Amino acid sequence: MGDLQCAIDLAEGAGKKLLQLRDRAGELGLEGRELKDAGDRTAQEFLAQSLHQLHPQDAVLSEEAVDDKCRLDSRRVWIIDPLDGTREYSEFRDDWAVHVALWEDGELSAGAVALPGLGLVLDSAEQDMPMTVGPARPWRIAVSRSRPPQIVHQLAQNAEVELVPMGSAGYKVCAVVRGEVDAYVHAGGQYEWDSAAPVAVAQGKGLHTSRVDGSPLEYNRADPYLPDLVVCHPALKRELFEAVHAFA
Ligand SMILES: Nc1ncnc2c1ncn2[C@@H]1O[C@H](COP(=O)(O)O)[C@@H](OP(=O)(O)O)[C@H]1O
Ligand SMILES: [Mg+2]
Repeated sequence: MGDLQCAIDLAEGAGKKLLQLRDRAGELGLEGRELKDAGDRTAQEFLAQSLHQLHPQDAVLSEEAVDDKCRLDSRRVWIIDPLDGTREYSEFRDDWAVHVALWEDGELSAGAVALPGLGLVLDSAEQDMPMTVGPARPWRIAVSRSRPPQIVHQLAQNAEVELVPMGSAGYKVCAVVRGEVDAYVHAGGQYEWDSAAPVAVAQGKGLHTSRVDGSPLEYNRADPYLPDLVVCHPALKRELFEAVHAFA
């Protein structure tokens, strides 16, 4: 099985397990924190076991496992977030995701984001987005429901922008890919597992992906803290960055 198909199958498989668990939450007496923890654990176990079976030589960086720094000497590292949008999962909403990405020799080489609440899996296979000109105003910008960064509030006050709050970094990046929103802007905190697979998917579709200062997003660094990102259609990039930096 190729790496991309592996990422797709694993993200989809973990998503199914998470849906099954949530369907049984009442009978198991799980809610709130317990449901979040059970979801994180269930998806982590499935992904860790599957990767160990399929790719025993590869390193793994996961939100839900101890960070084994051996990954820094590995040419291939799976960067996974077993349940992104844990809060929304526990609230029985649809905006949560499973992230599976492969980092290889300095680049994201494959990635899949499962959106089990929507019955979708998006992957990093190359495919051009149809839009060739920038979107009409107001721009629709996806932002965190629970921790929207200051810069997007400033943007919304000063430019023609509609903020669209959603949970999960993966869900928000996929909302750009799916054309539901025009951009996703985040700052103030995140880790490599929150964005690796979504960014691989966005890059495959030809979208712009970068840090808020315009520099490239880099993965498998010693410190996996990667606090900000912008994902948008390339036609929006220049104007969006001008607006963000005018108020940053
Ligand atoms: N300021 C911050 N610091 C650390 N992590 C953050 C953060 N803001 C968002 N995140 C993480 O990014 C993911 C998407 O967040 P949000 O839904 O608010 O957009 C969540 O991942 P998890 O659900 O995997 O923990 C959340 O923990
Ligand atoms: Mg996450």
